[in-house]
Amino acid sequence: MPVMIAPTSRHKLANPSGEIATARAASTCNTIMVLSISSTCTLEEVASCCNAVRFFQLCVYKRRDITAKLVQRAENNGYKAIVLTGDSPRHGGREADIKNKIIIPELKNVEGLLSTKIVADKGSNLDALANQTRDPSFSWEDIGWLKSITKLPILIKGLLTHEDALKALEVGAAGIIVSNHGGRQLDYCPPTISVLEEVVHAVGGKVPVFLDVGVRQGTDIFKAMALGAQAVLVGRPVLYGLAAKGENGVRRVLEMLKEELELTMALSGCSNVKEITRSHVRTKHDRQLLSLL
Ligand SMILES: Cc1cc2nc3c(=O)[nH]c(=O)nc-3n(C[C@H](O)[C@H](O)[C@H](O)COP(=O)(O)O)c2cc1C
Ligand SMILES: CCCCCCC(=O)C(=O)O
Repeated sequence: MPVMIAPTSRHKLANPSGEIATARAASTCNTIMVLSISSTCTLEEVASCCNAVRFFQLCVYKRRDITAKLVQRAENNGYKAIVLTGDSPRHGGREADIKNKIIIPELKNVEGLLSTKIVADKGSNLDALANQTRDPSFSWEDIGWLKSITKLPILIKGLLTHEDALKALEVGAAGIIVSNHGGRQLDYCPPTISVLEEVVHAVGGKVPVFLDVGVRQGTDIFKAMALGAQAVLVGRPVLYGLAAKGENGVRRVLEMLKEELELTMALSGCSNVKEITRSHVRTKHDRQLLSLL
């Protein structure tokens, strides 16, 4: 259940001397909820109690009819985009899940559609369920099928290279989410911030690029924006807020991120998110180039 934080450019945050002006944290960013297909409340329940802009995250099941039904339900319930997860043709090798005997959560969206009662002979039960239900053959060409069953824009989540970014453009993705799934799928994937710019350059402004994973402070949002992201997604911090203090904890996490972004902007001389530029950050690559001068 990531939350997407999309800084707006409508509000002046700091005067030219860097002093924080009157803008409130809440007005700095638009917050969008991305609901997982594996959520423990149905997408209808979430729609009925959440009037924020909502996107629906999709993994494609072997049962395409069930996948199509879920997409239809998302569309009927006011979800504004499909976030297609592209990095999970199989479930990652999660040894801790085996050791801790992870319990399969109640997957409310597929209740009555897919059986989730699985006992694995090896690996975790969650591994077995994911691998039995998901379609590992789903590929670029199949995005045409997805487009044929929905009018919603399709964002592709889980890309890390310029080659895949170009492919995503070719198949008509409406946006790209640079993500390594929080490091949960494959060890040694690069940190997303380190490949963001490669993707941004490949996309060349044709569709928005978003950064997922590792956003923990407002400075992380600022860095992502300086490197060309239009918004960031936040996963675990929201869950930590929820675990610590319920709904208020989630609210507080989001407020903190917004406040920290505003402060970073003010201290970097940016009175508006449009003023966050590439020159506000220096990467390892920049340093190498500078050392040649
Ligand atoms: C408990 C948990 C469940 C997740 N479930 C999904 C999921 O169902 N679909 C998906 O695409 N990503 C899922 N993710 C990955 C997140 O969407 C996201 O990519 C990642 O958590 C972002 O990194 P962060 O937690 O560092 O912000 C999950 C992550 C966590 C921690
Ligand atoms: C069959 C349910 C699988 C849920 C997997 C959720 C996920 O993507 C994760 O990273 O965990």
